[in-house]
Amino acid sequence: MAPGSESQAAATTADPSCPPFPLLEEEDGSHINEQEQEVPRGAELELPTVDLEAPGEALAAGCRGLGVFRLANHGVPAALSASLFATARATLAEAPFSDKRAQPGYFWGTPALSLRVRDVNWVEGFHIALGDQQPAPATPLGDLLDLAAEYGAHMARVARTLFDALAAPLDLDAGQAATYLAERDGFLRVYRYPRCPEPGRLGMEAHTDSSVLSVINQHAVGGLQVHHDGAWRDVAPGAGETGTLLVNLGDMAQAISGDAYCSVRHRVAASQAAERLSLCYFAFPRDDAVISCAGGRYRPFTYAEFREQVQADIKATGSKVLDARVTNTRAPGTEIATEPEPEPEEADGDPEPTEDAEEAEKGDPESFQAGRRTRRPSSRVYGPNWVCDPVIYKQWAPPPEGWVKVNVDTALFAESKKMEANLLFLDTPAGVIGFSYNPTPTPPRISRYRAMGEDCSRCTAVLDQLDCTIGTDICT
Ligand SMILES: O=C(O)CCC(=O)C(=O)O
Ligand SMILES: [Fe+2]
Repeated sequence: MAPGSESQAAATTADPSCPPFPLLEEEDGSHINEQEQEVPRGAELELPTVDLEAPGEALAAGCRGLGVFRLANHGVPAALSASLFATARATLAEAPFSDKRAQPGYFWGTPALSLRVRDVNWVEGFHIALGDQQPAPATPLGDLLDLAAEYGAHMARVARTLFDALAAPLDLDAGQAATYLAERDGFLRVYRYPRCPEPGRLGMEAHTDSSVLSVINQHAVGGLQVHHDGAWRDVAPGAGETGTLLVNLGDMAQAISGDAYCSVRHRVAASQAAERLSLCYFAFPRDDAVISCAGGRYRPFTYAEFREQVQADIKATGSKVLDARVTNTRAPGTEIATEPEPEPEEADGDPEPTEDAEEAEKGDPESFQAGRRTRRPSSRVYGPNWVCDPVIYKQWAPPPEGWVKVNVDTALFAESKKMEANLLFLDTPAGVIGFSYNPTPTPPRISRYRAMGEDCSRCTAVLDQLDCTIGTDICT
């Protein structure tokens, strides 16, 4: 794809409610579909159903094997879900994009759009922080916020009941466990996945949630897929407003449980035929919660630290890349080499990321500044989804003035038996100037590069000097 061709290919649609999603069009007019890559698709996945009033064995099965289950007997009034979906439709599907974009909490696409990358989530929505609800204005958005507050109270109840049940067998320290779920400070995302003219596009790219647990209410239209046994499997919606909810375990549940529980990798397929609405609630630990577990392969870390790392990754790459980095997983007693780490230099006037991690991941692309990353990528990367031998590593040092450093990193995916290779181009003072990117594991090849800002010529120059047979293209 020629640099800048995304903007020429921006989606043109007669529907004024639809955000200007770019199409993935090649120069010759054909459409590419890199997001699908070579991960096989399996049949619809059968999920265990957990009864919230008697979780029992089904909960253990859902948490340990899959990281996702259906939830019955949840006590969320059907009429409340129905009103919330109806109001979501009115505020998202029946309002022009130009009005929506001015509303607080509105987002669309992926923040990485400002980096002009190809893959853009085909989704829009409202992000509602449940912990700091202000009096709602007398507008359609105000109605949405009022309903979200009522729905959020149910979600907090559901999350607390589930957490207590799933924490019981873990033998957690009582003081620590009390910090592991701040259910009232969770947030709700009201999503609309508009109909998408391009086959195979993703409404939301593959990821794991950073939460302890997430509760998804899919409207009648499906689209959620989970990665299981090396394949993407469809998850059928519950029976609309009256049916079951879906619960995903997130990274924090996996870390808290010392990997006994599974943070499920999932994504949302966009549909050509029907638009989709979903209500997603996310519950996190308290910021000061220290996540640690006896004999676990993670060093103790606070949730705030984890969130900061996710934010830094998103700032650097446009998406959560915990699972595409070397994890800093250390066995107890393993020493880190003591070479002093230079203080990161910050470029003038370029603020630290302040967005909430999940907010940043899916926030308004236009609220993110294109340009070079100015923070050194932190060596404190945690990845509950990574199986990684304990490593002794040297802390990273920036290249000398005038040099570009290329970090090479490969990852092996135990489940799918695939490999991913990534390059990261860095200059002094430790700014990321470009990186390779594979949204899903592929056989060893680097399929494309992103350059930060307009400076992709520097990555090209470096690649020209490397005998880089696996690189194929560079795009801004
Ligand atoms: O819309 C959905 O069903 C899932 C959304 C999701 O996975 C997320 O927001 O993390
Ligand atoms: Fe998710």
